[in-house]
Amino acid sequence: MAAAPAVVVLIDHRDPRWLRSASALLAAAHRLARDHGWDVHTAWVGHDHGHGHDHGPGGELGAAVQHVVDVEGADPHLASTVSAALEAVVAALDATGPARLVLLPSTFEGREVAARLAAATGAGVVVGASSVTVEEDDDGGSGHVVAQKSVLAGSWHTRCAVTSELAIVALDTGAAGSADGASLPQDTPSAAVAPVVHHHRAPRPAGAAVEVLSRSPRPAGDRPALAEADVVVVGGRGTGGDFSGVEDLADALGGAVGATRVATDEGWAPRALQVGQTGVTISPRLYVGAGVSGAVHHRGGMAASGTVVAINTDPDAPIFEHADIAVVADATTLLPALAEEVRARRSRETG
Ligand SMILES: Cc1cc2nc3c(=O)[nH]c(=O)nc-3n(C[C@H](O)[C@H](O)[C@H](O)COP(=O)(O)OP(=O)(O)OC[C@H]3O[C@@H](n4cnc5c(N)ncnc54)[C@H](O)[C@@H]3O)c2cc1C
Repeated sequence: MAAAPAVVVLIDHRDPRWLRSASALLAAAHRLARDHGWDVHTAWVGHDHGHGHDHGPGGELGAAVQHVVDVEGADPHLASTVSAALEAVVAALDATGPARLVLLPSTFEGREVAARLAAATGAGVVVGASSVTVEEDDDGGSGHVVAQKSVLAGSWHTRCAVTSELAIVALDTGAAGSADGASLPQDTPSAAVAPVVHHHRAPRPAGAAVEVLSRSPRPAGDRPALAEADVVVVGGRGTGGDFSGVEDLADALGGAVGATRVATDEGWAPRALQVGQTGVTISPRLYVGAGVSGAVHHRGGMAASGTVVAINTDPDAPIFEHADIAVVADATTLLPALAEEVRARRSRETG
């Protein structure tokens, strides 16, 4: 009997820990599996350190098959390595049930992997997608993958139908709202541990030419990662370059700090904290924008936020049109006062 079509989920990891993005990808894959009878396959690039041949590094992820790909001698986190590894998985699946969809996170690296894989396989590719579905064909065929994504700084929502047999979709896992950390999506089927298929692949010349000498993780500090935080306090030009109030309120709320492009261009905040079309996409439960005008390029990265609080001296600031709570005030004085109030309430609550 022919195997079911496969959706291959890249399990992004810092061995041996898989990253939170995998949770949102798995949720999307399991939905497709449930609705269309596809099989979920996981792909883990790198050594199978200590996981054992029977269990595999993604044993708990509810997959039908786990693929572990060792690209000999190449760093498992380079885009050239990951794309070569996924190519090996897709090629192996061609001989059984075809791979119909490869899902990866729409990070900077994920987009590069998606583009390389598409070039190598001739597949259609969509990056920055907010969701993915399969639509049935009128002629009773096996359907085609449709990805939704917003374009032009969030002003248009589009449906991108992939017409090739294989689709590669880089999903915006921040927008997908995986708020539970690196935990499994709720609808993960409790399958028996999936069989592990090991692949060995020679690196591409470009990958083999790169030797990673060392890695220096960015100091994490106590704040949550911007893309994954439940609360984000964003500072804009209206802070006048003093981010201490933004940081103070973020810390009081246990949230992350974000910035507009003006603020990062000015060097008031690191580029990695830029929220928007050319920065990070966020979907916190609470967004606080301080001295932020709400330009369309900024909104493109925070439109999926839950409650939006805007603090601006200008009562006609565009961000107020998108805010649940609009506060006409000077952010430089209001932010420290808010932080103090939050701390006072917390300490009263905890007694
Ligand atoms: C191709 C392209 C991509 C872009 N990508 C991004 C992106 O990814 N992210 C992004 O953010 N921008 C991006 N931009 C820039 C974007 O268009 C805006 O210029 C930018 O978001 C504005 O930043 P801002 O709100 O900090 O500054 P401004 O628009 O200058 O707004 C400052 C606001 O602060 C208010 N204010 C002043 N003083 C105070 C005070 N004391 N207290 C409270 N409020 C005060 C003002 O009333 C004003 O509303 C992009 C632009 C282009 C062309």
